[in-house]
Amino acid sequence: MSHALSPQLPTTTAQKDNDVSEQKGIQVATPEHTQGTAGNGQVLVEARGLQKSFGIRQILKNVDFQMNKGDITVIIGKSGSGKSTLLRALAGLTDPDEGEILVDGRTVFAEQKRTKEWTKVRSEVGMVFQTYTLWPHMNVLDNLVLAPRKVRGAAGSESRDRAEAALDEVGMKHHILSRPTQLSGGERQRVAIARALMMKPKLLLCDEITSALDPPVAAEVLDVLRRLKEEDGIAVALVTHDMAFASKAADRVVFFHDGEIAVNATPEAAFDDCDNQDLKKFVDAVRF
Ligand SMILES: Nc1ncnc2c1ncn2[C@@H]1O[C@H](COP(=O)(O)OP(=O)(O)OP(=O)(O)O)[C@@H](O)[C@H]1O
Repeated sequence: MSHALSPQLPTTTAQKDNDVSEQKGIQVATPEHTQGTAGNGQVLVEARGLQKSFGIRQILKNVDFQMNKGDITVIIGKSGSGKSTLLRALAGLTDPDEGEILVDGRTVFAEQKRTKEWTKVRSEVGMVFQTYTLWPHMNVLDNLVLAPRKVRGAAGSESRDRAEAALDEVGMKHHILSRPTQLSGGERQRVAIARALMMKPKLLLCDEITSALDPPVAAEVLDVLRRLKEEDGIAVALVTHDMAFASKAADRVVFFHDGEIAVNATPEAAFDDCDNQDLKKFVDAVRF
């Protein structure tokens, strides 16, 4: 898939942006576009009216977000715009101040707290970070089985079988006894993805996981994510600053601007055919 990444479109008002976007099939994120759709077999994650402040700074102002089952949703936006904060809220690592989060139609956050449903759903949500967060003194197998055995009390043989299966999914089974220090960046990232697969997630949240990788290695990681989506139906939310990677990876592109989601569209609509002036300026600024 290739996109021009250089839309040359005239300035329009915000209202006109919305009208034209709707004609072009671009979903501008408004409550009307996000409500009442969870649980219909399509939407996996739905967030409504998320707000989050750190001190006096409001980072998430009124975020309405949704992503579909089996989609790779790429989240873009200026540095500091709140992309990671959104992922962390979805992963249960940060609690919003206001708003609701639903996963697979189940309310996991509401009225300023995690619900009972979250305890059932949390294992379906995996997160992978740019820095891999693997223990350097442990081999790959021990890194993978650590949480299932120590935190969840999984049996040794069961967690080893699961680790082998997860490593197989990312093409890293032959490195099961290697230490992270013996692996390349791309291999470490694949191990980090395998670790997230240990709990058989439906949703994988990936925060700048290819930022430290060169384009061919980033492409290998993307192949892994595509396979997971196609073979296992896993939905992936991917934060990245790399627009070329974003346009290759995305089924949907979500653009964060000023604490809100300004655009939620197909990559074609977002990159080649979008009238949203903030997105256009952002893409032009990061294009090289
Ligand atoms: N735990 C925290 N305490 C205080 N401020 C925080 C905390 N987490 C995030 N922030 C601030 O919130 C803002 C948004 O951070 P966030 O990491 O979500 O942005 P981002 O869009 O992912 O940025 P980048 O692309 O640079 O990673 C930043 O200014 C950051 O310093």
